[in-house]
Amino acid sequence: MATRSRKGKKCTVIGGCGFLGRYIVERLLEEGYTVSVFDIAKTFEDDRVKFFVGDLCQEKDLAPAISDVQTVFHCASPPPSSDDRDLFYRVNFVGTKNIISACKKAGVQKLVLTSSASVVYEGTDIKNGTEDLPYAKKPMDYYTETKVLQEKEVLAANSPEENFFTVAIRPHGIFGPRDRQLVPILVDTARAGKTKFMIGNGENLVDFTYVVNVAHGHLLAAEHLHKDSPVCGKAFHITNDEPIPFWTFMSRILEGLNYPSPKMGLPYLLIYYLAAFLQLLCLLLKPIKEIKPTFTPMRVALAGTYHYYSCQRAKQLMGYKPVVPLDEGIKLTVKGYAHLQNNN
Ligand SMILES: NC(=O)c1ccc[n+]([C@@H]2O[C@H](COP(=O)([O-])OP(=O)(O)OC[C@H]3O[C@@H](n4cnc5c(N)ncnc54)[C@H](O)[C@@H]3O)[C@@H](O)[C@H]2O)c1
Ligand SMILES: CC(C)=CCC[C@@H](C)[C@H]1CC[C@H]2C3=C(CC[C@]12C)[C@@]1(C)CC[C@H](O)[C@@](C)(C(=O)O)[C@@H]1CC3
Repeated sequence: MATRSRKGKKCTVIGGCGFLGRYIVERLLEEGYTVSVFDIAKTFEDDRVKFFVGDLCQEKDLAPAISDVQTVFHCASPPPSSDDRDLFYRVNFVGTKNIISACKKAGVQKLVLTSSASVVYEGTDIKNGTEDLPYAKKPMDYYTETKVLQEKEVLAANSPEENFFTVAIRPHGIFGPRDRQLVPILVDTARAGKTKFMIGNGENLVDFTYVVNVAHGHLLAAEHLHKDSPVCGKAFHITNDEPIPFWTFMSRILEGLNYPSPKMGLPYLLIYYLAAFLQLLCLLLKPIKEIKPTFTPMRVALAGTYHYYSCQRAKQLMGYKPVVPLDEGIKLTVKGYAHLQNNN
């Protein structure tokens, strides 16, 4: 018992210097955990945190960072905007297998994976989708393909007989101050004059999840992960439980930062097939010139289809409910990006 209680509040956040990872670290510290961070890049200082800089693709790098801890949170990933297929495979699939192996060798009891709701998304409408939906047979991009592989690996590794319990958290559309993917890219798109039109009719409801709610969901999962718990070996959607039209959300952020928001809609399928053609063209031109299109088929699909998910399972089995309402999250986010305000 002494060993378990000593290890009980000790944890490591792999990817803890990232956008979501740092919020998980901050939440763990608030809850009195002893926190280590393992990341390939150290991006902040905190005397309360023990930092380990390394590459999760190297199992030997991991060992010191997870020795003598009870819980590991794995929220590392290459940025979804990367087009490096090999990197996605190495980090998200092979790297995750390294983490599982290293955790078992170190006697770690709990592994909480940050997966993604996109593991069931194939570019067509999903309305209040549950975790029982099948994995995407044709994921929209390679990032998502490796997130499917990763989640399957982690959930299959759940092994009560080895006292090793795993769970996958599937957030969707995480946003908040310090985000690196959503607001910065949206602002760049607006500054390039590419937000004059919306894609589709603007009615498609989607989930955007304020980052503190996602961190909260991760800690709840860890606290409910133990022998005979119904949480073990399962995936859980964690959202704000307030689906909103995609372009209403985008307009709230744009107008909050003093950028014009789109008023007119362009036909979704026209833009989707144009984006698919452009992606093919960029692939053909890659040996000559690297071009990264703003409107990839994945982004166009996300902008023009319904994709929101039920978090009923998290409510029932973990007592989850969002701690920050969507409207408040949007206001906090706009405030956190004052430096990207349009001053023209
Ligand atoms: N941002 C979203 O909207 C969103 C939505 C659903 C799921 N997710 C998932 O949440 C997790 C965190 O996403 P984020 O938005 O915070 O990303 P992020 O890029 O801000 O953070 C990822 C972190 O992983 C680290 N990392 C990458 N490769 C590594 C390696 N080889 N070794 C060690 N560390 C490495 C990075 O340095 C970074 O600190 C990811 O698994 C992502 O797939 C994100
Ligand atoms: C149409 C344009 C250009 C809008 C600008 C805002 C753009 C950048 C922005 C709008 C929607 C948003 C988005 C992601 C990246 C940024 C992007 C695309 C990703 C893909 C990150 C990875 C997560 O795993 C995943 C899949 C999830 O949460 O399931 C999300 C889904 C929602």
